[in-house]
Amino acid sequence: MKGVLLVNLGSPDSPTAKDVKPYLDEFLMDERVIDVPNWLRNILVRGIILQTRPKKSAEAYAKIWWEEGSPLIVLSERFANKVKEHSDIPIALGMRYGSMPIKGALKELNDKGVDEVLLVPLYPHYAMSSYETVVVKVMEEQEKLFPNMKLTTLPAFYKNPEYIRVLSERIAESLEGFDYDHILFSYHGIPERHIRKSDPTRFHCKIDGKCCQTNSVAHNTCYRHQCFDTTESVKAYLNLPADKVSNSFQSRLPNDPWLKPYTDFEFERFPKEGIKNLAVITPAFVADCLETLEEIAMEGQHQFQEAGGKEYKHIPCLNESDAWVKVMANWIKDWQKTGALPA
Ligand SMILES: C=CC1=C(C)c2cc3[nH]c(cc4nc(cc5[nH]c(cc1n2)c(C)c5CCC(=O)O)C(CCC(=O)O)=C4C)c(C)c3C=C
Ligand SMILES: [Fe+2]
Ligand SMILES: [Fe+2]
Repeated sequence: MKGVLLVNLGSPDSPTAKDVKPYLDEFLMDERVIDVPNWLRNILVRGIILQTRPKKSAEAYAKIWWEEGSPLIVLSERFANKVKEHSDIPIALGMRYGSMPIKGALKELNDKGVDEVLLVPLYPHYAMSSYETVVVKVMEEQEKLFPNMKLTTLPAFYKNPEYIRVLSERIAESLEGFDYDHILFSYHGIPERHIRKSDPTRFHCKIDGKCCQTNSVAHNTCYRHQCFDTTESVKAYLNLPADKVSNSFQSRLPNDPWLKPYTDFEFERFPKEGIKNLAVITPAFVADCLETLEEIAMEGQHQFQEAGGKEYKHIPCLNESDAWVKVMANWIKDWQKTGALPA
């Protein structure tokens, strides 16, 4: 029987340093997230980052935490439940890190008689620290626990026409009545090194003005290209003026060069360039989370207005919206009936 495994990133159990610490430990000790030799990762993560970050992160989580729990988890569960209502095959939800592990979700499917799984990493774009680590972890667990299960993975859907349609309509509906000067597409950042590491040609991705706009097989795994492509597709769908749209990258860790421009620097710059009314969309995330609700909706507004900006609007992620649920349910139905995956 066929079944579906939805996987998102995961959250700590509570917004306390005690619970944030083991979550960050699992997350940052992932070799696809902090991609340095094991001994160095140990020093960086356990010796340095985990000494101070859990307390700071817990304070940020506390600002956005809901009564039902972490917004990322709650929104992912609501999404999964709604997708289930539109499907007649088993659907399970797991998280890459934290206490809703992938092995539990695989077991749930196996117990229902599923032996053919469609894995859906809940990320529109390919990055080794998001999409790839989910695929590798699911493959490891499946081979170990259920070696006879067949696994198929949904490709990154950053330019899928149905995804672009619902994302664009979400933006259009949120912008109704908002007299914006500019729309910022803020994507989660990654270290520049990760772009080069994920380039199968080893020479295409130079992170310059042109590589991401020049056709290449490297784009199948180039996060930067895929982010830019999503923006261009939305721009075309909504016929947005080119000079009123730009990209940026948020949520970096210190020391390494990460993809630029940095979102927080843009918040400081925009008012000086005459941009007073700003809308921000965060398409790297399908569900609102710490990085959208705290960093963008709260801190971002504060930074922009401190720098002289006036009106500020954070556009919510697709979350459990009916339109997005229907798109996912249709992808699942197509795979269930014909084995076809969305283009
Ligand atoms: C959208 C995909 C994501 C990519 C790519 C990604 C890369 C990446 N992230 C970190 C470090 C942190 N990210 C944190 C939170 C976080 N990251 C994503 C998604 C991607 N990360 C989400 C959805 C969330 C929110 C989780 C939630 O519970 O709401 C955090 C934790 C919070 C904090 O302390 O800031 C860290 C740390 C790195 C290093 C990285 C690429 C190398
Ligand atoms: Fe992250
Ligand atoms: Fe590129």
